[in-house]
Amino acid sequence: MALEVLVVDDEQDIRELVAGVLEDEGYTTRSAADADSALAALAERRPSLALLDVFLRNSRLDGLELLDEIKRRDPSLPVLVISGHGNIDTAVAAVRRGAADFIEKPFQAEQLLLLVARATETERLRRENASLRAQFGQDEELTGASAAINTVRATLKRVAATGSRVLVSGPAGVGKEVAARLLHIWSPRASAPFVVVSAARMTPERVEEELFGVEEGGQLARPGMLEQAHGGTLFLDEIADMPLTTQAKILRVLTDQSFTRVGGTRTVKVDVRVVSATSRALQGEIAAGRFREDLYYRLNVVPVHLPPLAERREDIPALVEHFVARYAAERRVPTPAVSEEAIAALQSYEWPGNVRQLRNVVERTIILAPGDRLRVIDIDMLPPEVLSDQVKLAPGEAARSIMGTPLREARETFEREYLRVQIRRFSGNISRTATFIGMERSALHRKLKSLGLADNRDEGE
Ligand SMILES: Nc1ncnc2c1ncn2[C@@H]1O[C@H](COP(=O)(O)OP(=O)(O)OP(=O)(O)O)[C@@H](O)[C@H]1O
Repeated sequence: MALEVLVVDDEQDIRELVAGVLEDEGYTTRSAADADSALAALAERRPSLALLDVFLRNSRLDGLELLDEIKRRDPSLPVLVISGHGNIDTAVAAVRRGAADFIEKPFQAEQLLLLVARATETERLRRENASLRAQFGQDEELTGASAAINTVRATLKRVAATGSRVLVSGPAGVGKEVAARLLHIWSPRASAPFVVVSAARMTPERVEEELFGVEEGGQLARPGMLEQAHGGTLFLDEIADMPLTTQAKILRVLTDQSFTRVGGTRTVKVDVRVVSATSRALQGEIAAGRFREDLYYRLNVVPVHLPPLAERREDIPALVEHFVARYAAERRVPTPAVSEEAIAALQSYEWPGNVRQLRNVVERTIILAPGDRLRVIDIDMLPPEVLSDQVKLAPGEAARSIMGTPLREARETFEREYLRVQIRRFSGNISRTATFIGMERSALHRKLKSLGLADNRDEGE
């Protein structure tokens, strides 16, 4: 998909010249002669770059004002500014106000192409990354820069080459498998297979057949995952769910790299690195007699802990950006920006399902977003489950006191409080509040009036 440049200039000659130069180089272009048509073009579809002349005749806004407006609507859209000769002050002001760079008239085609390539570099890389990731269908990176994630990444890098066994702990959906995969990729075993076996939701017999394979009549009927992982890494997920008998067999694999298949007598030798994961505290399982202590020490040579997402909220913006880019690429739409309000809401949610839940929320939001609104993901596009916590975060005094009042009064108090919070969330905009809470705008007006909330509220302020 070509990168698109929106060219905004009041002079037709310049528009055509610039568009010609860019199109020869493989960009697609659209042009606008004034600020309002530029804003309309941006609303229609997000380009990869806007190129603005600072001096716009017959336009409601001049170039710098238009720059401010674009940055207000879409802070991450790169903007390049064209300034008149000797107008260096304006150009510098533009950069200070968020332009990526400026170019002075008259300019050479090469100069323009260089600046455009530089300003669209991030977008180009993001697309490449996203499409690569979509192609391989999995994330092979541990997104995030919190202290916890940095420590995990550093530990994985350090032990990848050594072949030491690693036990990854942390609740469901926190990225344990991602960590194990990285360890494999960074290890000398990277070109051999990475094989996953999860003991969760499998009967004890099934687990053993999966792991060790099956022999019938002295013949190999089905190879197990251990054999398939030969030379590579075996990831044992939810190790605490392994039955005790299986644990004894795994211990043997760890001590002398051999096992027998289900229904078989022959000893099979393998060379695998075992990485295991658990969402439960194994010490407790050992104390309860459900987990072998000797196996625990064999598996837990290097412990790696991934804390719940709610304990490293600073990773949320990067994760959101990562998933937005990925799902936008999958849906073949330009990567939308995410409003600060939406990021703040995502950061204040508890995420009981951790990164997996966040991934699903982003995916759902992008799938459900009407195409023309995909330019920016805003707070009202997030699923209610994420937003309901916000309300909990700010319960008014009134909401706490309803228990001692008759139902009718309690309901009114609740409605008043609920609507107050919702309206504040949408900065007083009644239409957006109504859409979000699933009411007709006029009905919401009547409701607010009956609750005495309508008096000094200004429509859409
Ligand atoms: N730091 C991260 N960066 C990028 N993607 C991540 C990160 N952490 C988790 N994910 C993604 O979240 C999803 C869940 O991660 P993963 O399967 O590794 O979790 P898990 O801890 O192994 O969960 P479970 O124990 O439920 O299997 C995956 O799609 C994974 O790609």
